[in-house]
Amino acid sequence: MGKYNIQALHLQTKIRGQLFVNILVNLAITACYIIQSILLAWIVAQLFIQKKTDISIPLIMLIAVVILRSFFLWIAEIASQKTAQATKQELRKKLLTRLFELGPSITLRKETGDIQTIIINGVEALESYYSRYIPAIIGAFLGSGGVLIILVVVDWPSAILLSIFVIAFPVIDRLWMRWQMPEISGVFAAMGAFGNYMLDSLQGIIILKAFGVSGQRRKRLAERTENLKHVSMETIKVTLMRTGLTSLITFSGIALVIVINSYRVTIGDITPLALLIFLFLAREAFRPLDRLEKEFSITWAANGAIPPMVEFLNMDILVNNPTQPVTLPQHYPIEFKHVNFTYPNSNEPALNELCFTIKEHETVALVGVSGSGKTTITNLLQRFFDVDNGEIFIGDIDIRNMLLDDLHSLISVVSQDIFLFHGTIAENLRLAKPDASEQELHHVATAARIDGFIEKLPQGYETMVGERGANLSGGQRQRIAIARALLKNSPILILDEATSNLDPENEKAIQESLNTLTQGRTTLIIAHRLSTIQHVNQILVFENGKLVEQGSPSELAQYSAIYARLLSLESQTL
Ligand SMILES: Nc1ncnc2c1ncn2[C@@H]1O[C@H](COP(=O)(O)OP(=O)(O)OP(=O)(O)O)[C@@H](O)[C@H]1O
Repeated sequence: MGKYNIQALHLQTKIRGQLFVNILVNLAITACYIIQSILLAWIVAQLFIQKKTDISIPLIMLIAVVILRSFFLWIAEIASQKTAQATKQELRKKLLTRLFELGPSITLRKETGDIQTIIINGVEALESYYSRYIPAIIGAFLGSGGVLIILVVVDWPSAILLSIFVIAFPVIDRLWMRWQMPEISGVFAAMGAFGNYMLDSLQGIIILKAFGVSGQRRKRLAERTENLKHVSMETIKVTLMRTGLTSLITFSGIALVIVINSYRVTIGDITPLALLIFLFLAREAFRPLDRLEKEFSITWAANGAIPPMVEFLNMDILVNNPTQPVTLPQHYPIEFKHVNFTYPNSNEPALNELCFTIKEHETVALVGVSGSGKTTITNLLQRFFDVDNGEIFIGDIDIRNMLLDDLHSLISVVSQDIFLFHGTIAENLRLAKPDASEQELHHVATAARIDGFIEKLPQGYETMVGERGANLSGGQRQRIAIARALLKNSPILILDEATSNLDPENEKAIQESLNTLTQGRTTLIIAHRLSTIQHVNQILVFENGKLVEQGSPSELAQYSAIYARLLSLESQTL
């Protein structure tokens, strides 16, 4: 597995117990097969060689072993499930902990699809690796080895002959697979390419339809399907040939040993019982290898999953909790002092020597053309990234000296792209305050002018909002987000104003609810329309990451040429 070994995941110690039981049960099953074969040989010898008709004892033993084997098979299934669960749980815990440590900046460093693949497909691949492949490989060593040892005791020359074939089985299998590997690994690449394109098309279906390019997209999807079909067929071909090859080794080995031993019985070199034991037991030497061969494909998926997973777990955390956190301030003015910042994946500074102060309870609008740095200011205030130089204060405390959870408890965000989770309206509201009573929910929903709408829904607050809030309008989603922010009741508020024009009724309701929300809070509004921010205390105008103008709306309207240009740009686009 090259640079990224599976050991790097440090999973073994956590699931050792489950794995041990799993391997033990698998060995018990192999032992049952061995005993069963010896008993069969004994019964046949009694009946046909010693001409005895009373075979009740070995027969009862045989039935008991068969029942025991079924029991172990059932236990093995449970043990395998438990190992799978333990692996899944441990890995998900590791990955999700890391995901939250890495914070929102992770989406800038890795594509969402890649993160999803690591967390879902990667975990599944490793789950099978531990629950099926590891027991199979250990079972192959101990099971096949055990059978050969028993056969050595019965007749060592034939046991050695058979072991040549037993060893040849995995060796030839691996050589064949190594030779054919490029073909096989193509399936995963093709599957990934198809899956990602499909997901992308599904998410962008409205845009595709609107631009009339869904036909083009369908054509490309068909090409990817064709490629997937082609490499899948190649894989089936390779796999079938592989099974044929290993079966040839198995049956050649067994046939050779039986033919030679039959001859040796006729010349009195070995007993007929020994021949019978070989007849029934030789097959058992290959059974654990058959299982290993079937499970081998698991290693392809695991090989593919491990490097990105280890890389993800080893990614640097850009923003850390302070070693000596301070208690939170009592007042919440905000100050940016000589802040410089460039995004990790960019060479152009997003903010340049930025200095400004927002008084407690003041509402300040950040304005400027697209790309001027407004969102970056709010990203830095929430410490999604740390400043390159300079300081950001809330009250008299540098935000780097606050625990991240504490800092986030101070800030509510109502963004234009509102994310509602798949769940009920009540669940979405309670994200802000998990123990909020129903009365509190009604209270904030009323203040956000959304209570009437929720009450009219078939299940009221228990109505599902659909994936990402799909069955609500933009305005309704925004008012739910405002209610959520009211419930959080934090002293600082970031409002990312909706860019699109809402209908007058929604616009009025939202404006009223926003007025309620901003009262008594230090508020930053990322303003996209100057017409909606005429009531704010201060407007900060940005250009290329620099603060270029600052003042009340009336001051700026009187003196600022830049503000006047923005106003005229807006009136042209209206
Ligand atoms: N994730 C990112 N990686 C690299 N550069 C970025 C990233 N996000 C923003 N930038 C750059 O930082 C600068 C400021 O962007 P920012 O998003 O803060 O502007 P904005 O004023 O909020 O724009 P808009 O009004 O379009 O949202 C821009 O030059 C932008 O290209």
